[in-house]
Amino acid sequence: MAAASQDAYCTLLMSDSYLPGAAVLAHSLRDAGTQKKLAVLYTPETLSADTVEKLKSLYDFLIPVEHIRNPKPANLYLMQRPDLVFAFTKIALWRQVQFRKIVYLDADMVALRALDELFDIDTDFAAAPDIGWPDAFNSGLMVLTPNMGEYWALQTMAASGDSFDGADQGLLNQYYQHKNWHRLSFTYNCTPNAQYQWEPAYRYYKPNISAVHFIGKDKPWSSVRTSSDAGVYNELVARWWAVYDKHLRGGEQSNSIFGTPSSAAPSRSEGQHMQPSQLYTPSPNTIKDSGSPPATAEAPFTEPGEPSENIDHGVVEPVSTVQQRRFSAPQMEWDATRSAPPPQSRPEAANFTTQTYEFNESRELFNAPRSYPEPPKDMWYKVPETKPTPSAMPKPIFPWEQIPDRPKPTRVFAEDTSPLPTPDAEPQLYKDGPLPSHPFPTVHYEEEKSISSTVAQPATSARGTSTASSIADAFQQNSVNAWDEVPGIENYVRAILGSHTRRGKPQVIYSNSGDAEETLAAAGSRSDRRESLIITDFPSAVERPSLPVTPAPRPAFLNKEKTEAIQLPEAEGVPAQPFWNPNEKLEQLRRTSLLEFEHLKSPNHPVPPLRALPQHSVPSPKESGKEQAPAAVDGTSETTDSTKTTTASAKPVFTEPNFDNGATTRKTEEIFSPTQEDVD
Ligand SMILES: O=c1ccn([C@@H]2O[C@H](COP(=O)(O)OP(=O)(O)O[C@H]3O[C@H](CO)[C@@H](O)[C@H](O)[C@H]3O)[C@@H](O)[C@H]2O)c(=O)[nH]1
Ligand SMILES: [Mn+2]
Repeated sequence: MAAASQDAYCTLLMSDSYLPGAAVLAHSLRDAGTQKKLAVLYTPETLSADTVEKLKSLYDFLIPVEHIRNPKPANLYLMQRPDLVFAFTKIALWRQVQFRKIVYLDADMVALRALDELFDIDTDFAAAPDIGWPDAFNSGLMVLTPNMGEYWALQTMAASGDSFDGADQGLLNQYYQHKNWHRLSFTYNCTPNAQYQWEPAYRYYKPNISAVHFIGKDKPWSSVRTSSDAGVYNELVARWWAVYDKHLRGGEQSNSIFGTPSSAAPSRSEGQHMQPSQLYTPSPNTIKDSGSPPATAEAPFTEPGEPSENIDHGVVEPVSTVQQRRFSAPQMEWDATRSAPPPQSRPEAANFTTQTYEFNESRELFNAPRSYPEPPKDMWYKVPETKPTPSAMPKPIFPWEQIPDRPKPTRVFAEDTSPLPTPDAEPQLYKDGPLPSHPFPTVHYEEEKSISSTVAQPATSARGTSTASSIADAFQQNSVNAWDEVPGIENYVRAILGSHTRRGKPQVIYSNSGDAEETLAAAGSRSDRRESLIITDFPSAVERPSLPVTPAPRPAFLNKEKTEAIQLPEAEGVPAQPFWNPNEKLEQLRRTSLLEFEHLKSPNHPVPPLRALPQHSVPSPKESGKEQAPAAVDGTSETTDSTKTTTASAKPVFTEPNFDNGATTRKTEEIFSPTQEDVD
């Protein structure tokens, strides 16, 4: 037995058919002058006694191992290698703890020089990239440190058939994927391919090649030997045959093992455990059409009594309680998102494991195992020692996150804000300040493109210190809601508010004649406004002077560039909207007799006593269209004159709602000062 500190090259032999390969490998290593021992793992159940005898002459250590069958062989069909159903056996390498380090080589490899320096690599696992998928390693050459903990982890994966290719290479790559395996140069495991080779690279790196690996179904000894050594593949195959020719062709040994040198398949010899024809890989067509698992239809091995993998020298070792197995999704044989399953495909459940447990009927006493597997060493989370760099921060989502020196985001509360109101702070303003004095939401006329005047109240707020105009400015910029002009929302609000919320005609008590022009202009401009349904709009001083409300700032009409306010001209011949009530207008006209106008013409004339009002017929509201001039009534010449006077002046009349005749007359006197021309 090897000493615990010993190193060894190892290979694996599970069938007689690979014996030529194992023999050439051993000879090539010795020819290269290696100082290391040679070991072979072999499966006694599947090898002939003859083969085992030959191995003894080739290797320093013969290590019998149980073969491990993949319980889910379906993925092997993805690479058309059902013959590799026992490839998991290779993981037995990790339990060879009698060795310090192992450099494993497949039996289909040939060494062109000794690889002894690989034993000095300071890592637990190293391998070279696979030519088919260079991110993965090829498991034909591996440098490993045997370790029982790792073995049990791998064994757990093997027992569940967890391998993307159904064989050891898929399993091992899954296991080492996140463990940073040490990547060796391709020159340690150079895999020529008959179909494709990058010839210039081969020429360039050729002097560095340490070992050649004949992957795939066709091996040098199982293929027809060609006389040509032209091309990369043939050149390297010739290297294998050179070793074979040197040590194994002719003579007693070669005749007994491999047959005649001219044989295309040297392993076809008499007296072997199995017929060579059974050992050859079936053709892809045969595999496809067989429709049954390889182990039963095409298996290269006869099925022995499936001894338990846990039996090691008669002692049952417990399975590790911590399963290091990593999840990997089952491999699809076709893309279900693109096509229906192929007609010849096997049922999905072919991959399921079936396990039957039986009571142990053994009468022997429990024998404690000699040793327990080492606990796994990588089961903790390592807290990063350094803070994540900015590049590790989450990607920005919002545009402002990319502003270089943007202020740090904070939370803002209403109490902390400046007196300038913001739309968000609106509820807070109501809380702090006095509520509007009217009970219902107010609907009033607002300019077509106006900003919603949610600031009607802030000026009355206890904390309000800004001027009304600055508030207006602030809101002109901020308080437009995207939904303010959505017709559907307007209709909805209109429906739920109903007509009771609509304010009546604005009432204006007007006493200061100096402001008359201004007030009238403001009223006139309202004809261009549309109805606003914004319930936070409050009446202005002009509209509701009786309320203790500070006049709300009204954003003026803006010019096209929206840079400055403009005063819209009054519409010609159209009375301001508040005076569209023809009944009221007519009533007023009735009360203002022609005589009184005559009296007004002479300022010195004393106010005559009131006369009985003349009876005029008053048109019903239906008859008097909205567009119609309010005083368009037929009848006497007096009325006609007064109508003329009123319309010509184009100035609306303000009245108090409950007036008496005298008061109205005086009020009218102040407002109407018809010119001589008008009266004429
Ligand atoms: O009937 C067999 C089959 C395999 N082996 C041994 O198992 C190894 C792997 O089989 P091989 O035919 O060499 O596989 P490759 O064609 O090299 O296929 C690739 O895929 C295999 C399955 O993942 C890996 O084991 C190989 O390392 C990898 O190169 C062989 O070298 C032998 O050592 C036998 O002894 N008898
Ligand atoms: Mn191989």
